[in-house]
Amino acid sequence: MKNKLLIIGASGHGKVAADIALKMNTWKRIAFLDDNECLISSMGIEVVGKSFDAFDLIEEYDIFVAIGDNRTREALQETLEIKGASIATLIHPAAVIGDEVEIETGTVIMAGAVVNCCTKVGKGCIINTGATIDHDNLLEDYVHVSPGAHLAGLVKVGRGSWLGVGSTVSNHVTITAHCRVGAGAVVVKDITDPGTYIGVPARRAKE
Ligand SMILES: CC(=O)SCCNC(=O)CCNC(=O)[C@H](O)C(C)(C)COP(=O)(O)OP(=O)(O)OC[C@H]1O[C@@H](n2cnc3c(N)ncnc32)[C@H](O)[C@@H]1OP(=O)(O)O
Repeated sequence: MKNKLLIIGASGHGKVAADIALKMNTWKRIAFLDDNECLISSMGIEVVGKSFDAFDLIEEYDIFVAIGDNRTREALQETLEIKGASIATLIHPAAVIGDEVEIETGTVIMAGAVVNCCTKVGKGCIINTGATIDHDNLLEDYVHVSPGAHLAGLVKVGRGSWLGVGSTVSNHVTITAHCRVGAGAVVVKDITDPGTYIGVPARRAKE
């Protein structure tokens, strides 16, 4: 762990990540990288370069990839890991984390989120504002649980899947990798094929 933090992505998601990092009071300096050349600072935090400059700053900074798109975040975090980067994990002080919860590197747990006991959250996940993940869940790497989504007990979510704002997943349900669950959808049965699922109960959307 280093005493400086580099956040890749200075837009909405990056700003929330920075806000959490500031509240954690762990790093002496926080800086952003962003590919928008016009951006020189965000939330009073300096943008010191573009995302690929991260590879030159690996020795100096812990790094957090604040990119909302699951595949893009995965590609960048995986490459940074191969190059030996120290990847930060961000947990808001007002998140509630149960006993025997495992949270892997590069994940952010936002304000008001609850991760209940015996749940495992993989690498590079986003547990967004006010989401709840109940007991004995398994979230594979690079999952995004959007604001106000609720996962009951014993839910499994496969790599890179995205659960939309306010969606709900019933207990004991498994959602396979690379799915999109729409805003407000209610998933009551296993989803075994990658794709987009919407509605109550959730059904595969026409593509
Ligand atoms: C802090 C943050 O902001 S985190 C980000 C949080 N954001 C979210 O959670 C957004 C979740 N995204 C959604 O729900 C999206 O609508 C998706 C992923 C389900 C689908 O997106 P797209 O593929 O772009 O679909 P598109 O918007 O073209 O809609 C296709 C059809 O599905 C319908 N539809 C889209 N989303 C939903 C939904 N959540 N529930 C019901 N119907 C929906 C549309 O009305 C449209 O119907 P129509 O063809 O009869 O007009």
